[in-house]
Amino acid sequence: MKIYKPGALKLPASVITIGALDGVHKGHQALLRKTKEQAKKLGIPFVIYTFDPPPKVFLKDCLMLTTLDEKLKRLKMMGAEHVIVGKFDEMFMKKDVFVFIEELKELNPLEIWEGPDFQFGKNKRGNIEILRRHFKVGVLNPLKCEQGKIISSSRIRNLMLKGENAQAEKLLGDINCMSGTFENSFAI
Ligand SMILES: Cc1cc2nc3c(=O)[nH]c(=O)nc-3n(C[C@H](O)[C@H](O)[C@H](O)COP(=O)(O)O)c2cc1C
Ligand SMILES: Nc1ncnc2c1ncn2[C@@H]1O[C@H](COP(=O)(O)OP(=O)(O)OP(=O)(O)O)[C@@H](O)[C@H]1O
Repeated sequence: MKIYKPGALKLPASVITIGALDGVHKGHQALLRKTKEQAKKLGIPFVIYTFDPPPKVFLKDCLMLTTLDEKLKRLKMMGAEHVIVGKFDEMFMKKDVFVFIEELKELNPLEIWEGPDFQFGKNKRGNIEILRRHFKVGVLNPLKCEQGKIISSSRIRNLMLKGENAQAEKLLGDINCMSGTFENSFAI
């Protein structure tokens, strides 16, 4: 797995997903599996664009579920090939939607996969509809838990804050058992 700063990776074709991915929970895992599957079908690289720290941790001081190191380990176990890590700070968050879209164009994504609520760019002005003006965007139905509630990093943070660690762990999921891509070492 290779790690890049924004702008450092240029590809003739790719399938990508973008997100904070804090925790790399079961919902994220479903999204990553779909993105990876599409990349494999097309025979082109699978790229993940993530942020560190997660925007909600930077902006709202939320509990961070996984450090960058832990997140990268989990992404590696999910079979990530190329991971772009954007340092999320005052400067990064002021990046306009269309500047970010131009940056994505350097990856020549044939497909981008996200959940329906994905937002990006300065003041969160970018969404799936805007992304679709430039790229083919696949939207995955959000994965729900057994009780029918959508799995999210926020929900897991709340469970942890309430001391409901077993349920939080359940929603985070054990990637080793689930992905079947545990053949490699943890080294990044
Ligand atoms: C270039 C860029 C600028 C962003 N600027 C803001 C911002 O001004 N305010 C904000 O709350 N989030 C901002 N974000 C974070 C997004 O709202 C969102 O958290 C991020 O794209 C990850 O998506 P996810 O939360 O669905 O994982 C920005 C994201 C990107 C890529
Ligand atoms: N349960 C889920 N099923 C499928 N995709 C998901 C799920 N949860 C998040 N995603 C998608 O993963 C990408 C990254 O989302 P993000 O990192 O914001 O996760 P989140 O769990 O919604 O976080 P938060 O609760 O902090 O907003 C987005 O495209 C989002 O729609």
